[in-house]
Amino acid sequence: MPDERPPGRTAPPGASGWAAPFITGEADVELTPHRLEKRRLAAAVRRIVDAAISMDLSADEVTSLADRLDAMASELSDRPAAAYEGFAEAATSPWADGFFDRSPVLGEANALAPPIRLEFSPDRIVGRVVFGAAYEGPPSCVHGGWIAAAFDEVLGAAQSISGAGGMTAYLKVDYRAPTPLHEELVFEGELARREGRKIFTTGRVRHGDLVTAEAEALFISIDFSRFAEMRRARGDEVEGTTGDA
Ligand SMILES: CCCCCCCCCC(=O)SCCNC(=O)CCNC(=O)[C@H](O)C(C)(C)COP(=O)(O)OP(=O)(O)OC[C@H]1O[C@@H](n2cnc3c(N)ncnc32)[C@H](O)[C@@H]1OP(=O)(O)O
Repeated sequence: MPDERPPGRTAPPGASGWAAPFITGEADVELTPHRLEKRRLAAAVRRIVDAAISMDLSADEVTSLADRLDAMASELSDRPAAAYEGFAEAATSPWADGFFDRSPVLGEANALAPPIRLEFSPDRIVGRVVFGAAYEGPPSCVHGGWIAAAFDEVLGAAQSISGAGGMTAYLKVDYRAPTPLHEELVFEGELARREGRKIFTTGRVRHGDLVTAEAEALFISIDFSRFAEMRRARGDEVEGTTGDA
């Protein structure tokens, strides 16, 4: 782990030292045509998932679509794995920004992700999202597990305001009211306090003026060399200042 902050990045109020990752935004990674096409591919898969569970399709149409998609899936699964690029979640970005395209929550290039779009500021993280039909729990409402996943990501980014990122130890969610599908939701996360390695965060999700769920999470700061080890074990070349693969 390099011990100097990359040039041009500044600490938020209260951050000290630089074993101390905090996240101020997405990395300034060039959106090459290849990366943009990966995002477009993921968007198309999202639409297929949505349509597959929510459209009125005849039995013949279902069979025809299943045949075509099954053939495509077989073709894809025969391909070798791509080099790993970026971070799967904000909490693990060891520098002030990251490239989160493959995150299951944020990832523009991950069809599983809704995706949530984060806005970073020195004292708060805001995440905006519209959950589609694939994320349904109660009728017309977002599945509670996805609400928890969203909080883990938003609070995972918020904990970095402490200047010492770590791993989720616990996440508690209070579901106050049903959270609707197909509507813009606004997640908010803040640092509550830091006690040594313990980083306490709080957050909520709003639909308009209504708070539909609140959350608290504890993160335990860790030596980021542990992440580097995990990434090496995954096959990444871990070097340079950003930690990006
Ligand atoms: C690129 C690589 C990406 C890899 C993935 C990174 C994911 C990062 C974001 C996430 O973590 S999301 C995944 C869900 N979380 C996990 O998988 C974490 C699994 N748990 C652990 O790895 C360890 O339990 C943990 C790092 C959280 C803590 O282990 P440590 O051995 O570093 O700390 P320790 O157990 O000594 O606890 C330190 C302090 O925190 C307290 N603590 C730990 N867990 C707690 C808990 N659950 N509730 C309350 N307090 C807790 C503990 O009591 C103690 O308090 P004191 O210092 O006062 O004695």
